[in-house]
Amino acid sequence: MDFQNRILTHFHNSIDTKSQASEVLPAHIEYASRLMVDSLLNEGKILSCGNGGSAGDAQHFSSELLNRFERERPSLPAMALSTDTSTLTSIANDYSYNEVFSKQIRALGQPGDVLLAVSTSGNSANVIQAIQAAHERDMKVVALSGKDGGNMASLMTAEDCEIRVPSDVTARIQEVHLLVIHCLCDLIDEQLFGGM
Ligand SMILES: O=C(CO)[C@@H](O)[C@H](O)[C@H](O)[C@H](O)COP(=O)(O)O
Ligand SMILES: [Zn+2]
Repeated sequence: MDFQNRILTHFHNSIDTKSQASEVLPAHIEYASRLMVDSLLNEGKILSCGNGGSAGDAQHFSSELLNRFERERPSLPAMALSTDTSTLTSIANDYSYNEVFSKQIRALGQPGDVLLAVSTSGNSANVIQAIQAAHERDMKVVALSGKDGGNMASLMTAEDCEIRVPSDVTARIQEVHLLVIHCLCDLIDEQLFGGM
């Protein structure tokens, strides 16, 4: 296969995955946006976490809330837990990499806050522990996952929201996660600030 055919295959697979996701995810995305808006209207904030590309996604989301998405509006309270290298390295060094997010949530999470937990496999141990810590703090959880949902799926409560991309390929799942994040930003802005 020449390189351009290979590239075309990636594009077509990404388009197919997005098309399949569009059949099953909209109601879940709407519910997740309502959880987040409810939190923001009640003095809550949104914490986010993930590993690798999903750390980037967690940061992408928080920057769009803290700064802006597509319209002028006030800053919204959000924080990615994957950014502070002193905190991350000291927790990993002194305790365990599995606790890098949960320890931050135990310090920063307040009842009514929301955790955006991003994992394509649903099996990253530090994201699992983050969800457990969020529940201990009476926070709700929006999980972005894929594949079979992994161990994260069994941790979801009736009030949480699992957005599981119907794919087994990490890259394709991440591409849909970014689209979901932009949908969430748009729906949050629309519910809070209306009319665009
Ligand atoms: O971006 C990619 C692969 O596309 C990688 O950096 C990927 O995010 C890392 O391997 C993560 O550690 C995978 O974790 P997870 O999605 O299973 O929670
Ligand atoms: Zn990636």
